[in-house]
Amino acid sequence: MGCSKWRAGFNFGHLKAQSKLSVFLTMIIIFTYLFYCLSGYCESLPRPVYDQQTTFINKILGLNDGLEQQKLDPHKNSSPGSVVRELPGFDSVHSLLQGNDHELRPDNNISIANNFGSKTFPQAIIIGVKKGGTRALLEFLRIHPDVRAVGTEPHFFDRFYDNGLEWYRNLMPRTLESQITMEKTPSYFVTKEAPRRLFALSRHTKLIVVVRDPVTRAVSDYTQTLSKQPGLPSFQSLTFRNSTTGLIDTSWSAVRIGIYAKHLENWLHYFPLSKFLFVSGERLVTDPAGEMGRVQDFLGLKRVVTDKHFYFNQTKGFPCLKKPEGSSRPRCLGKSKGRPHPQISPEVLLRLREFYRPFNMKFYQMTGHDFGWD
Ligand SMILES: Nc1ncnc2c1ncn2[C@@H]1O[C@H](COP(=O)(O)OS(=O)(=O)O)[C@@H](OP(=O)(O)O)[C@H]1O
Repeated sequence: MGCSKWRAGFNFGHLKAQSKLSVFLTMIIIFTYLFYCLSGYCESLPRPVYDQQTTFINKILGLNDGLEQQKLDPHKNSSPGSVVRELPGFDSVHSLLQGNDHELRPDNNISIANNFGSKTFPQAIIIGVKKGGTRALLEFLRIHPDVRAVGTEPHFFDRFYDNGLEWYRNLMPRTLESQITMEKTPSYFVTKEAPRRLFALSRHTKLIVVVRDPVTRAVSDYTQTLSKQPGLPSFQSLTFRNSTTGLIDTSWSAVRIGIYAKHLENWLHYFPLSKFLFVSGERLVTDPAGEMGRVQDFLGLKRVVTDKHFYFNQTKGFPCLKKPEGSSRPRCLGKSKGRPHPQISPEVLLRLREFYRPFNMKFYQMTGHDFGWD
């Protein structure tokens, strides 16, 4: 009897310990779940792979702005860059740091803390032109607290249209009501289907075109291709269809892109001129604050980005961003922006200038703005 009493007491104690343990374990599970939710892992919408990847890398490195700084100036090899090298997915992050921004890559504009707001289609897009200064404009705009932009070129309205609208929207950073979403893909301006496709999505999108003297633009375009294909034929041989007659080869994209009037005509079938802002690529270099003032007005933003933000970097030969608060270094664009051009014979440049003149005049007339290229 005494023995069974003792056994019952023992079983009861055992049961009590078991239930305490299970309460304890349940609490651990609940706290872990809550912790993960608060860290943003419980979002119902799956985030794009590059977003998760960047978040992961940034979390490990404790980076956010640091990565941005490196992307803007890949010459500066600070130590976090060498840590990135050892992480999975380094290749894609590294190519972003090289300043070559033509493909879809991780977007370092997406803050790790930003689980607020929602992903919306862009209200404004920098649609062109290639080598016009589109990266500089986007990076300058990204300083504005009311602008959030995809750092990479989504190429939705030209290459990836079949991926569907949800794919496109998911690439966007989250924005609050007061903020605008932006992206830049310079090839949209010369893509025949782009205006029709964008119009089908929204006729209210504001369109920014950074234009640059088409002759310098063509040389800049050629320089970029040459940097990837060192065996490329000379600029001169690609420019002329027939060198004796001096007939220009308009099928060469470096030449064709500069016929701005023709591309604009295509866009004007869908969007009125009031939806466009034409930014001078030249003035973006000589007077970035002035050009940024026009852009901010056009976007309905407070003029936050001013001359206080810029300084002229003598070594680079271009304006750079002054160091942001809390950061140790000023920011210049990467080495693929503002690189030296090869010497081209003055006769070839003159012939090209003559070729573009009537198209430029037409473009000035259409936009009501003389860009002074002639
Ligand atoms: N602040 C600043 N820093 C560096 N570079 C600047 C800047 N502002 C404008 N630019 C000019 O931008 C040219 C590259 O244009 P994009 O960014 O539109 O090129 S791309 O189409 O995205 O490849 C690039 O062309 P290149 O000089 O031929 O390299 C620059 O002239």
